[in-house]
Amino acid sequence: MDSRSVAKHVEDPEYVARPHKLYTLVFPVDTATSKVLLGMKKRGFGKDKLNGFGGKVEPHETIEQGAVRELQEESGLTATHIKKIGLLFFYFENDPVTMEVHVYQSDRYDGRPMETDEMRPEWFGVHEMPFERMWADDSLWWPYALENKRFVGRFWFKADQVTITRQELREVDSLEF
Ligand SMILES: Nc1[nH]c(=O)nc2c1ncn2[C@H]1C[C@H](O)[C@@H](COP(=O)(O)OP(=O)(O)OP(=O)(O)O)O1
Repeated sequence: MDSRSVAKHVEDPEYVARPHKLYTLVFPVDTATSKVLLGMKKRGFGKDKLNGFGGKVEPHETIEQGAVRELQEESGLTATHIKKIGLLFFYFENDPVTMEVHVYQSDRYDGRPMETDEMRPEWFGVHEMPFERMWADDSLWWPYALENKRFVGRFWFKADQVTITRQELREVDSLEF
């Protein structure tokens, strides 16, 4: 198990025993206009879906460093402040590896969004999220983000990457373990 994983604090033993891959997901927010920056994923996992910016955490970095790096690589924004808002575990049918996704918001960043090889960025009102073009779990936990609540979610997906067959979602006091 990756020592940076927090699975043992939140999952049941059956799932803790599985291999976990660490990912980040960052949502830049413009507090003045109440907009959030999403990117249309142009390739790879989740292609054609709108999402925050993120990816795999590299072996040499902390999860937070990975979050800042991926945001920079995929959107052109350099975060000067990020805060963790959630923790998501995804289990895909026929895949033995759990995706452990650390979710952040950033309301302070330098630079302007730019299209990259991986993402086409676009601003959306925080109350007008295009959930029909996002991952199916996003509409379930986004309300927590809006209310400034921390959350932990676990979602079991069919291989079609669309259908959720089981879910757990709850508010937590803290994401520091
Ligand atoms: N169900 C889901 N809901 C969600 O909101 N985000 C999800 C998700 N499943 C995965 N993600 C996010 C986590 C992460 O930010 C991203 C997947 O990471 P990557 O973009 O790194 O994947 P790739 O396979 O494209 O990797 P690279 O080839 O290294 O770019 O998708």
